[in-house]
Amino acid sequence: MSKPLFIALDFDDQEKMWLFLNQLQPQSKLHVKLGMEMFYQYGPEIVRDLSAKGYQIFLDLKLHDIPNTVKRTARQLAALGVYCTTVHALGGKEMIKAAKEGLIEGTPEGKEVPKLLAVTELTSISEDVLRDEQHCSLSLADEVKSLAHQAQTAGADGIICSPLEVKAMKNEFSDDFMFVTPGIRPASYKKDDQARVATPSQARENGSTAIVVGRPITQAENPQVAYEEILKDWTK
Ligand SMILES: O=C(O)c1cc(=O)[nH]c(=O)n1[C@@H]1O[C@H](COP(=O)(O)O)[C@@H](O)[C@H]1O
Repeated sequence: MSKPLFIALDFDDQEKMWLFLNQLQPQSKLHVKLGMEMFYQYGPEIVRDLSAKGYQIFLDLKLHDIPNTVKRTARQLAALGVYCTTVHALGGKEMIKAAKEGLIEGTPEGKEVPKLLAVTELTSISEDVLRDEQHCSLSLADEVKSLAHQAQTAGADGIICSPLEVKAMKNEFSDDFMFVTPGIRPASYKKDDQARVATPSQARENGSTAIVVGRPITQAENPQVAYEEILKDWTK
């Protein structure tokens, strides 16, 4: 899959989600990210419905629990046939390894195992919060890099981080290790609750494998225009 743009479907009801999707006219297969807000309300059925309509799905449930629980949960998620899914890297190497095992075990024969992405430091976390609330003595860039290495060692296929951290660490990882980056904001768009943001073209220049974009598209006055502009900036 070449450089995807995942649209974060952060809606509070499924009617709104379908209305949004049905008004978009993508030139190729649309990549979407389904998160906790929709999954906790509609469950696996909404994943199956999106899948049946041909959307490429990033199921973002950010698992973070003891290894046994995460492995058993990952087994269930693997049966849904999504392209990728997430755990929190802070859950530790054993937990990430367990998630990977669960995904492999739960994938139906002949189907592709979902990619496992480890969320490093959320893009809403600033350098100050990392220091004052998480009491982490590393800089944000070093903490993200450290978590990325742990995730890779544990068998993750990639990480989630801000585009700002990718450039400095990319050459330490194999070419197929994925750097999936939310915190994407067109230059003129507000940051909202995001702390570490970059434009789509900055993400591309820094080496992101994929970007995740929510509100700048879903809340836009004209989502199709916003989608096209962001896609152009990302892929040009
Ligand atoms: O795992 C994620 O997708 C994620 C990780 C992270 O560090 N930051 C982050 O914003 N996200 C998700 O990416 C999306 C960003 O949405 P917008 O801020 O509206 O573009 C949301 O669905 C978040 O849940």
